[in-house]
Amino acid sequence: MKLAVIGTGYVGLVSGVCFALNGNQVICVDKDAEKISKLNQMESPIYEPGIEALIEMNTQEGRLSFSADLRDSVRRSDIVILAVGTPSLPGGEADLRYIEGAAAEIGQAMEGYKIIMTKSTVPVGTNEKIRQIISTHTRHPFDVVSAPEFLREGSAIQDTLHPDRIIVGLDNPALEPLMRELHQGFTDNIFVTDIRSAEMIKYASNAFLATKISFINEIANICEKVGADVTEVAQGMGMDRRIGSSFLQAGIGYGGSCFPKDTNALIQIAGNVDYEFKLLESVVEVNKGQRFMIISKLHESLGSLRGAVIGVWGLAFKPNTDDVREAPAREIVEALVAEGATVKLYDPIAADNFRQQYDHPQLRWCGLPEEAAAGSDAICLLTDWSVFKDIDLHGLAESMRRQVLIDGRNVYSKEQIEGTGLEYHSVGRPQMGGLSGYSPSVAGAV
Ligand SMILES: NC(=O)C1=CN([C@@H]2O[C@H](COP(=O)(O)OP(=O)(O)OC[C@H]3O[C@@H](n4cnc5c(N)ncnc54)[C@H](O)[C@@H]3O)[C@@H](O)[C@H]2O)C=CC1
Ligand SMILES: O=C(O)[C@H]1O[C@H](OP(=O)(O)OP(=O)(O)OC[C@H]2O[C@@H](n3ccc(=O)[nH]c3=O)[C@H](O)[C@@H]2O)[C@H](O)[C@@H](O)[C@@H]1O
Repeated sequence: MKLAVIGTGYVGLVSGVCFALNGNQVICVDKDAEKISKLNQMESPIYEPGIEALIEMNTQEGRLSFSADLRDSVRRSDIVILAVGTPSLPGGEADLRYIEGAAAEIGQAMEGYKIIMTKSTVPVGTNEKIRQIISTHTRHPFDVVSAPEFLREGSAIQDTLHPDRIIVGLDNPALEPLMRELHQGFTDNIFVTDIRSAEMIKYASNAFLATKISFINEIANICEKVGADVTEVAQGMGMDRRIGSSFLQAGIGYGGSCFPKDTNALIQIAGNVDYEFKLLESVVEVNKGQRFMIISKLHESLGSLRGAVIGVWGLAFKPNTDDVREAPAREIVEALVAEGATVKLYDPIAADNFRQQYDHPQLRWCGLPEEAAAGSDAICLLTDWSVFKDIDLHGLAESMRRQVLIDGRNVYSKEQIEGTGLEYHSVGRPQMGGLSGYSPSVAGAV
């Protein structure tokens, strides 16, 4: 099939590459000419493990090309996939300006029948709006399909090639065989539904995953006070198939370009129909507070942070990405600066992106994790990059001014900490090496 994918962010580029890999003829389109020029030189504008090799292979084999010309790309395609951004407006609602702009351009470009398939995350009713916009610009027939995307950054290719399910929302049943054929080879688990339900499935899924994270973070906070270990609790809970073991990793809370945006948008979607989504409001609230647990733990160990030197390991919102959008690290670093600390920062990939968004004379940029630790009063681990797991913690303690390690992602085991001389705080686990986070007086009162 001939496809034009509009937008070369994570979703557009990864799905374009994977559809090409599946034997389709794909043009990835972006209005950002710099991105297209990079792509034409086989350079990816996003950091995603494995993407550049696939771009090169598919391009060389003639199935994939890149263009800044939406009109021409639409005309040469049967299916047009919308994968443009839907960022948050200040009030939390989804900003649909890119969707609306692209829909108008598609309508103007059409010279015959097209299927318009929306992969962007859009509020319920948006595909109907897309239909209206396109029909004001063309008399040619077209169909609209909602096919929300569920990939995760960092494992986007695997997620696309082997998804748990594919959701297809349509109102023309005649399209079902074609949609099954298009996704053939990814999975047979294709759930066909109406367009509004498909749009809601995407928001409900992200909101549910965010709820699991805030839930386990609250359990972690209670575990600390009663002397339980949240990693054991999560493992035990996850053995129940009704609960499932994923998304129960306690830490400093969720970030990224999607969970914060989509939870806020769903609260707004509910609000627009006079429904207060109290549960999701709490999920967001818990998440906002969870990152500051790092600062509280620093105060417990060091007292005032004025004049302190704090090493920060990890700035990306999660490992294997250079994305710092809504990364919890941002507010943590800002709080450290506001309290008068000097902050030594290290991230294997995301430091440049972070620095472009936030820099300050109290920040020191480091090329190695050991450099960020040397002379520090404490290290705060904020992203669970695998490089941190293998660090020699014995050598590290010796290089520090005070030996405090705050592990915001529960990366280290008791065995790794024992004998290092580090005072180790993690999230929702009994403290190891140094003071105990478990207070018998509180436990006794339970
Ligand atoms: N980032 C992720 O991991 C996931 C994102 N999503 C959703 O997918 C959508 C896209 O997200 P990202 O890929 O992160 O987007 P992004 O914001 O990184 O990239 C969107 C691209 O679309 C281009 N664009 C905008 N209007 C255009 C137009 N009229 N013509 C041509 N190009 C145009 C922009 O220049 C930009 O390069 C959002 O709705 C997001 O919520 C869904 C699942 C995963
Ligand atoms: O709509 C989207 O854009 C995507 O949002 C998330 O994907 P992503 O944001 O790439 O990353 P996740 O792996 O879900 O992690 C999100 C955040 O939650 C945090 N997290 C995740 C899991 C966990 O157990 N605990 C936890 O704190 C991560 O550190 C990260 O900050 C969803 O997992 C995807 O299915 C969805 O397509």
